[in-house]
Amino acid sequence: MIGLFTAAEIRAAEAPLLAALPDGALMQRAATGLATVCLRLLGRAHGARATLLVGAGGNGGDALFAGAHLARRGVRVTAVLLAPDRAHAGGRAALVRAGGRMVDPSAAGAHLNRADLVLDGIVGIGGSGGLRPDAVAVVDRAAAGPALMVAVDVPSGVDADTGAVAGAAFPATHTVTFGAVKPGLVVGEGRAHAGEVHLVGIGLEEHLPVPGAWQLTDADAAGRLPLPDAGDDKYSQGVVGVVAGSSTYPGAGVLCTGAALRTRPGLVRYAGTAADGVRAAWPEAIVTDGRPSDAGRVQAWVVGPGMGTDDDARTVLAEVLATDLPVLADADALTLLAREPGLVRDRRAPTVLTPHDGEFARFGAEPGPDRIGAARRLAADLGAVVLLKGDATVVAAPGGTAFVNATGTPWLATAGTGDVLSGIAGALLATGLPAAEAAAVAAHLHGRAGQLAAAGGPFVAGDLVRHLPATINRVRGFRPGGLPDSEP
Ligand SMILES: NC(=O)C1=CN([C@@H]2O[C@H](COP(=O)(O)OP(=O)(O)OC[C@H]3O[C@@H](n4cnc5c(N)ncnc54)[C@H](O)[C@@H]3O)[C@@H](O)[C@H]2O)[C@@H](O)CC1
Ligand SMILES: [K+]
Repeated sequence: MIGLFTAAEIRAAEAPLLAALPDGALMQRAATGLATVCLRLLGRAHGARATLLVGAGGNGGDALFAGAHLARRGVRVTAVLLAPDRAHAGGRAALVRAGGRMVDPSAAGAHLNRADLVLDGIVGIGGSGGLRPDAVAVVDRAAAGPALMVAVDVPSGVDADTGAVAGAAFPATHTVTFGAVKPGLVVGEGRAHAGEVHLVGIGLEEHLPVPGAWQLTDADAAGRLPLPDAGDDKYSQGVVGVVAGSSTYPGAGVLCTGAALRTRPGLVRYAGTAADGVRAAWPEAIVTDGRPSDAGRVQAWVVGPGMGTDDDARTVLAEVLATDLPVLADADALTLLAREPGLVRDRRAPTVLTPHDGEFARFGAEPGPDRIGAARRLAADLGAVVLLKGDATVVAAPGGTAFVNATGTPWLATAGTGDVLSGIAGALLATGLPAAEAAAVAAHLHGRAGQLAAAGGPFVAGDLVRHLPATINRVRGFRPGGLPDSEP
């Protein structure tokens, strides 16, 4: 798992190193790593041009020392000093010694027009608020040019802890970040501003605390998807109950049941008025048009997608929530729960809620720019895991642990994909995974399935279901074709 660390946690981890190491040593580590990534991105040194945007603090220092490295390798480096009196003195001297130049913001235009790479050293983890007007003008000019846009540590104007952008921020194609990944690079508006994130180690690892937020890798997801073994039968793999869809709109029931079957094809039981549609689409499922209690024993429930919000739906929801089983509530169930949150608060078994922004707001407040914070607050309030859907989906547990999803594609913004996510998560809940992990792994698989499906062009939610087995194999690193070496 990749830990996500706040600016305060980074500063606390840096403190013992700053005390123990010679002056400036930590910044040299950062600047050397930064220059190495820049050279790799440029693909050449001689003849290339780099323009540094330099602010008043340590972030500008990093840019200046990295610029000196680049200049020594033959790159033509110009630094634009946004706060000339306060720009890092040692960094300025190093750049001049290496043959770099320094100019005022008023003279930046010509350099930015010709630059192959622009380095944003305006502010890092010491920044607050969006870019100041003088910086906005220079950044807009840089963005209009042909250069690679590389942010130092954090794109200036992005809140490192939350990803919030108040006003304008540097639109990076790449961010070279030091010591640890910050939440603001992978969530909210910050995610789009950060581009591709490169982590440069500066020796902080042993000083960092246990993080409050994580990103899963494929290996992390694979580790939570146990293969069936010889002792398994259809019951032991986890039995999922699905209450979704209606006689008028059977689609949600079909998609949700299909996604659960394709994620963990032990046994899926369906109960609801879309029974005919589900039976026709998935003969493998055990289907009743009765109530959840008529469906037979399950280990987890998915309830809500397309089931309506009338009195019958409310009764069915209350019946599912009254069980002592893990429950995933989505869509119409969320609308009902926003009216009656006590139905969740009173539960002792795990509950996972999967709102998009509109559904989230029905519980009392818009998510706002701090999406991890918002998900944590609602999770703590309801005593439930909250999966807040978005460009980077956030999962928060009532105790505060959070996951930010790293997979996905904008093509996932199409009807029915939420029903698929619910089915995947329900199947994982039924295997006994802790609820927050089940939700986080589901988001990971859902995003990967979207990426796989999008490789063939636009897709619909049913294509996602079809891609799930191949997605799971990919995530596991499974290579089809040929027998393992140990086979006779
Ligand atoms: N402390 C160290 O030795 C190290 C620092 N590092 C670098 O230093 C950075 C932190 O340095 P600092 O603590 O000096 O802070 P920053 O360089 O992030 O910025 C602080 C300065 O920017 C001003 N400022 C705040 N918000 C602004 C905004 N929106 N627009 C314009 N100016 C703004 C502040 O008044 C302050 O003068 C890290 O992000 C990293 O890049 C790394 O080199 C690792 C080692
Ligand atoms: K920066």
